[in-house]
Amino acid sequence: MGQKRAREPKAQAAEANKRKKAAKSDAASSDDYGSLGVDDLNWKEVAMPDRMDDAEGFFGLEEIEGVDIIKQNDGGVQFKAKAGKPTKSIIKPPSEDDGDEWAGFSDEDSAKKSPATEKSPAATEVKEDKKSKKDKKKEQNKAKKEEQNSKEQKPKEQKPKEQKPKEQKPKESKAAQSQSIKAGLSFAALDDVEEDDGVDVSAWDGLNLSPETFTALSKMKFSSPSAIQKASIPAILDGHDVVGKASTGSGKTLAFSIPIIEHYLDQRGKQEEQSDKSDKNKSPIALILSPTRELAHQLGKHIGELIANSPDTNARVALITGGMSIQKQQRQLATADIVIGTPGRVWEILSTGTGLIRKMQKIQFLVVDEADRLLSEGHFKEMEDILNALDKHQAGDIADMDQEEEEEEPSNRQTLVFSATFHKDLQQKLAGKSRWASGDMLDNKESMEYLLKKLNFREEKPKFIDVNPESQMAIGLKEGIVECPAMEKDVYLYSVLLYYPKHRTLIFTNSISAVRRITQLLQALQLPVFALHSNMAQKARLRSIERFSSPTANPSSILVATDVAARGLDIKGVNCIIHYHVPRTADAYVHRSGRTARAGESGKSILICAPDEVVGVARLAGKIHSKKAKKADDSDGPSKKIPLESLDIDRRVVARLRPRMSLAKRITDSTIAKEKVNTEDNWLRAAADDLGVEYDSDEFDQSKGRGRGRGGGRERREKEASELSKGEMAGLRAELKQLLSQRVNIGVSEKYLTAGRIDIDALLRGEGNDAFLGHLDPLTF
Ligand SMILES: Nc1ncnc2c1ncn2[C@@H]1O[C@H](COP(=O)(O)OP(=O)(O)OP(=O)(O)O)[C@@H](O)[C@H]1O
Repeated sequence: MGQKRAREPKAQAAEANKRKKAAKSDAASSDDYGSLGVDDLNWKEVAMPDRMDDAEGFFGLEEIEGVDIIKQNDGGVQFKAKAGKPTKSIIKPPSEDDGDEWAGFSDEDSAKKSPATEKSPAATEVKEDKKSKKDKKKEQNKAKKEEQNSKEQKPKEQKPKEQKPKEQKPKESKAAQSQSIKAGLSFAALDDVEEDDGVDVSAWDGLNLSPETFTALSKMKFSSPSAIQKASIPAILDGHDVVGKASTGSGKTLAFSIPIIEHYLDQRGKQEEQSDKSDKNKSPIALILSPTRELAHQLGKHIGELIANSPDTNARVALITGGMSIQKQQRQLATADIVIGTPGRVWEILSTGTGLIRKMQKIQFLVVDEADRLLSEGHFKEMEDILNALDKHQAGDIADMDQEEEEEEPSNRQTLVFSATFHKDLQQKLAGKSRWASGDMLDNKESMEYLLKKLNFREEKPKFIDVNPESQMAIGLKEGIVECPAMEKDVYLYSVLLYYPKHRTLIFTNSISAVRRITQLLQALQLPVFALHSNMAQKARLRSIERFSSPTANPSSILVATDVAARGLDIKGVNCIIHYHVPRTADAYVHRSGRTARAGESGKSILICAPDEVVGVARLAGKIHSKKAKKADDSDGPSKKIPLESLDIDRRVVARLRPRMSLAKRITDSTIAKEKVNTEDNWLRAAADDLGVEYDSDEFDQSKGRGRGRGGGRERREKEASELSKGEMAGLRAELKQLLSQRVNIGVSEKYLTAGRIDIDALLRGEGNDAFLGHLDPLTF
């Protein structure tokens, strides 16, 4: 028998949903009980004919088939699947969640969903009591927001070039508003303090934030805004384009994300209505571009946390980076509120011509994170394509794009450009202090200037906010330098690592091959080390970061990386950065070093420097510390000193570590050489097969040996290394293992030990630096 009922009015939908969710678990076992409640059933809306003169009373009718009614003793009714039909066929399915949202750094989907994902509809089966509190809070917040909204007008609706900034809110309305926020906060925060142990966030009061954001900040324990947040958030909320410069780790992500979420909350009613109708009609509010995949993932995680901690905020984040399934990302993008991605993949997806460009043209915010990098290297073509697509006149697909070189109109969106470093030229242009080059932009293609134009700010001059013009480096950062012979970098690196046990350390090199070699070398020395470079598969990259950064990871974990990890990565508890190779640019030094001493913490950055690198280091440090150096020069007379602290590694340590290092190097060189020979061999064999000739590796090696050019010595060494037998390798490993099983003795004789002049108990308790035996002065750094 088919059953019909009147559809719940919208106001009751939330309550009904709640009941449905609670009923879900019962429903799962309903085969045992045999009966279901009205809200457990999979009601279908009754379709109305297009032409029906008087449909009143019929709209909203719902029906279900395959159901029998069971009358209860109390007069109520229950429902049951008709005989022969599975109960499953009549139960309302769980809310839709395709599980596409980003699930954190983990490769496994199930256990470790990201906060953003946890907020997805299917995952919102929260406890009843929490939910009802949230409903109450939502109503309070909504009323508050409506009150606020009636007092202020967002500027984003109208924007001729000169106009811009949102009409300043009248003073008294701001005060009234802040009072109303506090009133809202007093309810919301009270609830959450009980549940979530939040912190006092009154220091954020002047920033015109919603009660939802206050709650999120409280839960995230961000008691006060950082300088860049304090300066940028009001400017962005007022509708300005913003160029923000602040040191590494100073909270730039939230400086642009909070206003985006505020905008989302403002628009929520509308968004929810849209998604009720169809996700197809939904367009994202923000596109955030990042130079690396890891940074994009991290941005997703950070924003996801903000969303997850913000009551009743279900903004969807789509992560669009290479190395992941393109189809999945396409689906995510279609329903996203916030899109975060790397330019290459974002363009790859937009250019599929499935109407996504049209959606992206409606974004309210374009964020260019690590802007100096995105605008000046590597990503040029994709950035150009994306920016062209965002502003092209007729909505259409890619085919229209070539005719798009006409004068562009100012965009409706806000453009937010952030970095810790802007080269002087870029900075001046962004700040509107230097003129754009005249002439046809087409002649000027391929230049950063061309891209800057393409950013198409809505304002003539974006607001340039530089919160630390004096120094680019984080306040808690100490910078040191270890000078050593060129051929001894490995042993000095190892020494520094042993000097700082229980330090989570990030080692930067300038090449992928160096990452591979150093990782293997440190592995051979039994250190907990992971690698990160751009030739690794995406999953392996994320796995390395996760293993290195996990709170449960070994506190002495080491990550060896190229500059792919230099920008933006926010890994808690990184204590030490080691530059194994001197960075190629001053900006790279700033960003690498910025992986430590973040969010007000302290940290160390140490350059390992060979004699022929000293000049380069001096130049680099001079650029970064020009103001500091100038001040010192003014007071102390001319100084050519590198403004980094020189660290003296005890020579005894280096001497005692050499035997270990030499064994580890032989093992590593041999492993790498064997891998190389195998790869070469396979390649040559395949090439010979293609040519239909016999391949004889010995003959080939002999012919190679005849050359006397440069690199012959290296080839010979590689060949020798690759020829170490399994037995020889095992012998080397055993010898190294034996050395590693002992502490490095830096001057304690047996006589000394037995004479009781050493605290054996303390040693056994593992106090002090347990890598060494004997007294070692710690590095005063
Ligand atoms: N107001 C705040 N109070 C305390 N911690 C904060 C605050 N805002 C952000 N943080 C934390 O500071 C850390 C650094 O933030 P974020 O990654 O945004 O820095 P950043 O300025 O973008 O750095 P980078 O230039 O290296 O990309 C993060 O762990 C973040 O959670």
